[in-house]
Amino acid sequence: MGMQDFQFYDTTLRDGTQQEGLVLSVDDKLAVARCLDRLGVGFVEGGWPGAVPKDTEFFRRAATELSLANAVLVAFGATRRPGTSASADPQVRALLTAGTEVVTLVAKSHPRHVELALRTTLAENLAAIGSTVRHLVHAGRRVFLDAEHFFDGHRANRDYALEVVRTAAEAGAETVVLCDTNGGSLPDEVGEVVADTLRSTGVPLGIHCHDDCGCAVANTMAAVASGARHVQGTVHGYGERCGNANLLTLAANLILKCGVPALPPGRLDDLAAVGRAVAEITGRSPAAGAPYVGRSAFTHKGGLHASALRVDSDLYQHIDPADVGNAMRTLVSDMGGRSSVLLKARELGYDVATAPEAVARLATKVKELEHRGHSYESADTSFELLLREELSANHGVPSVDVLLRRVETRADCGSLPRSSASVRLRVNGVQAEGDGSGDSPVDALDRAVHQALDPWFPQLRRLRLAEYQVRLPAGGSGGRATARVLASFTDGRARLNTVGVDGDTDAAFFHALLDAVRYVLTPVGRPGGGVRASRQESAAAGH
Ligand SMILES: CC(=O)SCCNC(=O)CCNC(=O)[C@H](O)C(C)(C)COP(=O)(O)OP(=O)(O)OC[C@H]1O[C@@H](n2cnc3c(N)ncnc32)[C@H](O)[C@@H]1OP(=O)(O)O
Ligand SMILES: CC(=O)C(=O)O
Repeated sequence: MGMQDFQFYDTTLRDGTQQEGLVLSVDDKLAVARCLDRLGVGFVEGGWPGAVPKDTEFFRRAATELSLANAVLVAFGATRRPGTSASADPQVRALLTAGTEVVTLVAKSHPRHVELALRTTLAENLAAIGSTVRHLVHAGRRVFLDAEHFFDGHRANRDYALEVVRTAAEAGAETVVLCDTNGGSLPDEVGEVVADTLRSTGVPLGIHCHDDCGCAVANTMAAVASGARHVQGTVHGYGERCGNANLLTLAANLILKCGVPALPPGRLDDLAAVGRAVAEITGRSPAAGAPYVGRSAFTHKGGLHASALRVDSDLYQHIDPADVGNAMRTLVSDMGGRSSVLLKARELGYDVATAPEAVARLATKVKELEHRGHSYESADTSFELLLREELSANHGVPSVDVLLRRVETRADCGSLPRSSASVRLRVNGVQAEGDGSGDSPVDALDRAVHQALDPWFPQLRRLRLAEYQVRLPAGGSGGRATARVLASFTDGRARLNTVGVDGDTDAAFFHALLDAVRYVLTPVGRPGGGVRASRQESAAAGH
């Protein structure tokens, strides 16, 4: 099958924005359209001009501001209202004013919907479909017809559903897109209905699925297997209710698993980056476990997985992550063993092949610490300190003795609480004291540590707390109450992710902070144990 035989169609800017909480400005929509074009998507549905003022403006601005190399812009709208003519219907006129090469019309294909929602007769619905399509084609537009509720309609009244498809095609619609509007169908049924419709009408068919049964992608794949040659979806599966078929998943499935040219050659390795770019614009991150593009899509935690991956990455991965612009990661945790430690060390830039005893000791130590409430899978920096300590007695990680840590929070009547902290620390033989105050104990401790240490260790001035999370695991070994703080710092070049565990949040944060301090003070380029040359480069790659 060639590119010309297949239509890959995005409706993020229309159906995607029907998702609860997803609101895009016109500038956002223009930016998403550019991302989709960069990926090589064939058709980009921009919205419903004439119904949504923002979409009317989108098409007006797109005409001068959007220069698309691959994608054809599509305006979406409904068939003319019953009892009018297409030329007199203001919304149909707005579709022409949008000035796009392609128009997609939504039309009812289920008798119950025609009668109850459209409040007209079955014959008038067919007449509206025929006359609206003809009007647009006569005006020089390519027309796709979205047959709403098609699968439910086919079940309720097959003859009528098929008549809708024939009417649209006879009027000049290029493709009729069968919609599982309520998302209630399953793959077997979708496959059968698409095959039946194709056999009975001979009309080029498309597919548009919603995810209410969690089957939108599977239903779309079933439709393609039955002969659909036009596929609609949205980035990250954004869309009404439970969302639409995920366009990114579909692109990878179609190209890598079915040999269907959904995108031009060489574009698929931009998939993850485009997914991230669109998520930046929408402000809605995909799930970590999103297929192909999620942060965890090629991330391995189980020790036995890591052990096999050391031999051959195919053993626990269905594709090479690079094919979709993603990367393999390993997590260290109490569910890992020596292989997890070894792979993570390699990921951080350390060659530990010659230190099997250190690797084994560290695997055991991680299990023990995690049993006491630590968690290293999101704390690479703390893990790296453990690794360096195990690799060599002369590891260069500075010792930090805490001689005093005091925090107080006061909430005077009518004013916001203020915290103050005092610390006394001995770092590599230097004893230093500092005080700090802030909106929270964490803020106050952070300031106190900087006041104490920055004059002695100027490199610490770059260290900034970016964010932190508090977890209260059920209790460490011995049933003692435990707080775990995962903290993320920046040293101006890379993220430093650390973990601290103690009986209360302030103390746990303090440990996480001191790990970041020790890391920054650790000299780069350690001799012995195969320690890497550039700590910063490797930390940057890991985040
Ligand atoms: C399956 C889908 O996702 S289709 C796309 C859904 N997206 C949207 O609805 C977003 C844009 N929608 C809108 O801005 C508005 O709903 C409008 C402008 C389309 C209509 O607004 P209003 O005229 O105020 O009416 P309302 O929103 O209550 O919708 C009811 C009207 O739409 C008509 N209607 C419902 N479905 C359709 C359809 N598929 N084709 C044409 N008209 C339809 C109803 O018959 C009713 O018309 P009537 O008032 O003349 O009887
Ligand atoms: C057209 C459309 O969005 C649907 O039927 O779901």
